[in-house]
Amino acid sequence: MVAEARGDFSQIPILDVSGLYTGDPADARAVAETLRGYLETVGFLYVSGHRVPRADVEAVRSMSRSFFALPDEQKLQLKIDKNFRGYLPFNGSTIVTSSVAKVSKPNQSESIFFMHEVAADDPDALAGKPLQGPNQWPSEAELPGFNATIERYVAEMSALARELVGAISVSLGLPPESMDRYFEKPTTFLRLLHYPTQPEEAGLFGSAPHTDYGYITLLAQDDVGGLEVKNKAGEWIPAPPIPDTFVMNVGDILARWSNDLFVSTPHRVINRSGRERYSQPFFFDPSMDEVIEALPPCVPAGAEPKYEPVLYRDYLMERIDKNYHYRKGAAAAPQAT
Ligand SMILES: O=C(O)CCC(=O)C(=O)O
Ligand SMILES: [Fe+2]
Repeated sequence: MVAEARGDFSQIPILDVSGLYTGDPADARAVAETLRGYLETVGFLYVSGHRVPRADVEAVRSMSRSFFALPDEQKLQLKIDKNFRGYLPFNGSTIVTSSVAKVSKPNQSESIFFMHEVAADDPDALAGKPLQGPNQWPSEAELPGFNATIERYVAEMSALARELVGAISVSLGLPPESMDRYFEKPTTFLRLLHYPTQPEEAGLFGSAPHTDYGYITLLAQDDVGGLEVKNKAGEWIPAPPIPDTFVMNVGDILARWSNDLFVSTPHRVINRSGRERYSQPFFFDPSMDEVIEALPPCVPAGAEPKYEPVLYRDYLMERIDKNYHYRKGAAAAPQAT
């Protein structure tokens, strides 16, 4: 793939990943090769042929609808905490680190974050390490089955993400397990999002133009649409829902890790459909304790890597602290937004 091809796309490609599951390395290599082209040129693709049951994707969407339909006071009992787990009300985030637009108005969404589970008595939690603590769950009485539905989905999405980590390694000419150690204790976020329909207003977005922070994102969306991806010409290309697929995209740490071989492409959400929109991105990122430095196959012979090595924890905390109102000022204490 030639460098000039970066960002040169007018639609989001679809990749059937069933070849990762046949047990034949030749099939996996074929998937990996096509994947590499998409990650270099578009940074976005639809993943079809995966093993996550449709019923489990829909069960999460249904729980999400039920959660957001709860009265505010109930949702606010789970208000996002210092560990970045819980409910982010409307007007809770403005993407100030966005490199793609001057963003001044808060996103027109409410959301709830579930991260990898860390028990309150886990050594990392006891040591006060950032983002290491338990999730905040609605009670069984409020939403029966919620916790189990989310946990099943996170397990299935993590399994898919691990297959894709292997495919990315193979795509770079590395053995399939070469990146596995970075994901032994992955940093994961399942974000359930609710976008009301929004008025036509300059600079107002469901999700303002941004790139994702992490490694890869795997998004399930309902049938409303509204996600758009920016190409090299500055056009916003729609990424409409396609049944039984996930929208996969490259995050900033994967772009950095690949020495900018892969592209972390700006995207945004505008919901002017007249309907409520629900989506559920799953972010699969390295362990907090891992140092990320350029993958050797991505650095041309004789050249220096473009970026310094960085501890994933430091990188992530800087991004999160800049973007979320509730973390402003006090490094860790939640505040009213
Ligand atoms: O809701 C969507 O379609 C996209 C959400 C998104 O880009 C994000 O949460 O990073
Ligand atoms: Fe995003």
